[in-house]
Amino acid sequence: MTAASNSMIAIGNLVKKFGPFTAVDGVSFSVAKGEVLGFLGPNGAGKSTTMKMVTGYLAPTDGTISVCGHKMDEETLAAQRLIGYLPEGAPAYTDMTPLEFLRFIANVRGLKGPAAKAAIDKAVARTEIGGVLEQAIDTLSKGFRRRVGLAQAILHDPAVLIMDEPTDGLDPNQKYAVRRLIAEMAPEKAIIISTHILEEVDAICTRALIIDRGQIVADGTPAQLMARSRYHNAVSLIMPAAQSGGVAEVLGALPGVAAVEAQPRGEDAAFTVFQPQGAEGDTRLIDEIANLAKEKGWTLRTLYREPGRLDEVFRRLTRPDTETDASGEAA
Ligand SMILES: Nc1ncnc2c1ncn2[C@@H]1O[C@H](COP(=O)(O)OP(=O)(O)OP(=O)(O)O)[C@@H](O)[C@H]1O
Repeated sequence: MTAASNSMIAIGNLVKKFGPFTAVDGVSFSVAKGEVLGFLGPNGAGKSTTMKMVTGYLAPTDGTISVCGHKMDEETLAAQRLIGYLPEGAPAYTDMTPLEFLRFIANVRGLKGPAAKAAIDKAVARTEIGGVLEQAIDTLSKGFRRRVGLAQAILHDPAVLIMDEPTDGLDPNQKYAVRRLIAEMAPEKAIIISTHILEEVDAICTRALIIDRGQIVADGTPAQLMARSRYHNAVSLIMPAAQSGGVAEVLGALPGVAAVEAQPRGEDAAFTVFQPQGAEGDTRLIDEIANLAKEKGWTLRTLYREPGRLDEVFRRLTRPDTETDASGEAA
């Protein structure tokens, strides 16, 4: 592992076994201040188990966890004090109101009097739950329950924030608000989130790990991961289907074109033009296609160079969890 010198979270060769089953299998990474690390992976890949170990809620079978220099196994409380954790699902204590719950958490976190009130006010404002403070948590909508959990996680303004699917169950407006909140907090913190939403990686993560069956199969910035896609630097165009006869052949005959894929799209036809593997990402191909379209009189609805498709990289590097269950047998 090459831990950055300013890393706030340093994880070395983490392993978790449940009986004979290895859920996390030698995971190493570090997170520096200002980084938002996204954990991606299919269901059952080991994301939640890793997060629970990093927060000190689950003891690893092997490996090291250090938070701002505090070793989790030796200085558990000092490490945990620096962490805010949003677990999967809804907060416990659902018969409490959000205000009672946040007062309880403030107390657990050692915040008293005006300091507790100021921390609660700030977390309530940031998560926009002011309108439901007096209503029992179990009567709240899923989105509000998730935001109460988030308020709990950020209450003590922790240096490290670990959130398991923070936007799960939120509507698009709430998702946007939570992503904005994470981006606002990011410069001062080290943040880990897990997500199934691939667009979230591009929207808020500075780096992403793809985890499959307990192992890291990719680690990079969103742009680096997208550059591993076979669509990276391909040129896509959409035109009326009525004009599209013979177009695939004409595109395929252009110099430096490795392949052309065509997909019908209702009244339109979409083409993706691939360059050979390792071709330089310059603008030559897209310029040539634009000129060709002019020459042939094609009506182009869109013409763009593909940055790469994260969903395709994800599918190529991971296997569906239906292939095996926790016993390792085919499902
Ligand atoms: N307490 C446990 N006992 C036995 N097996 C467990 C336990 N907790 C998790 N597992 C298994 O470990 C594997 C990893 O689970 P984990 O919850 O970490 O996956 P995940 O990547 O978070 O999945 P999801 O995206 O569905 O939340 C799964 O096969 C799960 O069944």
